[in-house]
Amino acid sequence: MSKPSDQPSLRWDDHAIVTLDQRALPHERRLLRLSTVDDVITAITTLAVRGAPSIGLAGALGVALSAYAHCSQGSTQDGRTAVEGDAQRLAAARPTAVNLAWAVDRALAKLGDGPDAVLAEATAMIDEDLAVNRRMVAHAVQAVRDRCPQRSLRLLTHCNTGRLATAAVGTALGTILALADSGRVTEVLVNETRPLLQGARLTAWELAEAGVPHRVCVDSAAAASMRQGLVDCVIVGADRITARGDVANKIGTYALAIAAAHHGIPFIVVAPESSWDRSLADGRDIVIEERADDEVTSCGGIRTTPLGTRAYNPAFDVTPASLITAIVSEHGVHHTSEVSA
Ligand SMILES: CSC[C@@H](O)[C@@H](O)C(=O)COP(=O)(O)O
Repeated sequence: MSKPSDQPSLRWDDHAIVTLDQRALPHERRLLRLSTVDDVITAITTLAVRGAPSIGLAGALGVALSAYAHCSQGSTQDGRTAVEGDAQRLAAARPTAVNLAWAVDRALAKLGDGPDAVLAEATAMIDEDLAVNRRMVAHAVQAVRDRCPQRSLRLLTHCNTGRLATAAVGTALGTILALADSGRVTEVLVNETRPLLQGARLTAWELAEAGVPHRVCVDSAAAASMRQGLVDCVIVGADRITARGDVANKIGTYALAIAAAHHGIPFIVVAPESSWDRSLADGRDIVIEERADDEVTSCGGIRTTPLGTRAYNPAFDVTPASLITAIVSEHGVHHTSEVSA
């Protein structure tokens, strides 16, 4: 049966970052070698590397690449300024997931001790993410069991929150795989996650690899699936969580939470402490990334709309704390009523 994978999804190899190109999945298992800061920024903006924890780790390793490029002969003011500029560009590659700026800042803070120290911090963060995910998944499995005591669960998830989106194991999908491993999952409905199909391409790939029964669900059929009694619990990840527990996550998450609340279905968010941004209270203050029109107006390189049609293409939305049953991190379960301001 399934077992959350402990193989790191990205690693440092001789002055380069090596990772799977998530744009090529599920058709091709293509390895990417990122050896400059620009390579890392392109990989993050094109979603070759994606998922809040993964882009943070790539960003931190990107600071190490910059430190070796500009400070390997000793640290000059010009060298430090260049690395700081690269760190700023890395942190700005995608604005919504707080993990990116958090991880880049953490790596940059080691610059005074030289490039090796920056790299050591970035690689330590990969090991930490793995350990954090294991602890978080244990808490999240318990949170689901507490709310869904039946032996056999039908789960619904959105986007991809597995080992591809983290160092390893995953958050929401790690939880689903752990529940499946204990024989408790009858079926996972995987929202296809338009427009870039992270659910259909990546989550279905991870579930198939683990041998967990699943069907891809048309995004707009999720509410109907709940009404038909096909869903016992919704489990998703997060890109940024405010002090009062409002959650930014992949576009479509808010609609799922509304539908789950309407049908009395538990809605559980699984995300590490590094996804919390306690400087914000109201989720409406989270910057939401807007992506290119052509992600919506064409499919597989073929235009699906009349020439010149514009698109509304926010990559994320915000679910208010009041719609969330529980938020789970490596520290345990936060009931949204407990974290509300
Ligand atoms: C553990 S990943 C959590 C989130 O980052 C995930 O749910 C998500 O929304 C990813 O969006 P993406 O645009 O694919 O990077």
